[in-house]
Amino acid sequence: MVLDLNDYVASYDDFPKKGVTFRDISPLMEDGKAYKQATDEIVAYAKSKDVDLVVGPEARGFIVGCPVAYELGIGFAPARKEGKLPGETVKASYGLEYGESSLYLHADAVKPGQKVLITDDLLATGGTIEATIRLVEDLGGIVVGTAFIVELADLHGRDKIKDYDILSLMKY
Ligand SMILES: O=P(O)(O)OC[C@H]1O[C@H](OP(=O)(O)OP(=O)(O)O)[C@H](O)[C@@H]1O
Ligand SMILES: Nc1ncnc2[nH]cnc12
Repeated sequence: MVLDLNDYVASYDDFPKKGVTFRDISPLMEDGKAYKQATDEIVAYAKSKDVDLVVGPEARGFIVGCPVAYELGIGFAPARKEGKLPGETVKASYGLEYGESSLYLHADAVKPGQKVLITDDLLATGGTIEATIRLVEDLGGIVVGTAFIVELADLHGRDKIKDYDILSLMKY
């Protein structure tokens, strides 16, 4: 049976500090069938792009990307926030719907010429994905696709990455 994944996305109008309608995929992750269905769709997309490596931004990009990498038998490189990665890093700063942040990749995480899929739970303004793309490209990787569970279409994040292929499983 194919599930309607929209039933597994929660929405909060009063989430502290953020000041936005906050969409959360916790119900999807907490349901094995929904999590598998979403993961399988992204795995099929990754296979069509002949991906060598998955990269996901902290924190929810890990939840989406790790099972995809595991299923494909390829690596996953975490793009982490300030002060988390112990080795030599490259850095990219960006703006969010609710503030500013920076992401880092280990300098040897992506090999030149590797075909990379970037995963995240949600595309909003596109700041996070655009910064992650910059990190991968700084290291010589080729971003062959980007995959999200949810896209907030009104925030036009896809306009920031219009040169890249995008899979989003649900749009709001
Ligand atoms: O398209 P954007 O406007 O950049 O927003 C999308 C990003 O915002 C959220 O992460 P957040 O930075 O809140 O971090 P978290 O996953 O650690 O909660 C979400 O998980 C995406 O990564
Ligand atoms: N509205 C939103 N809901 C969940 N995560 C987000 N990241 C940026 N904007 C968001």
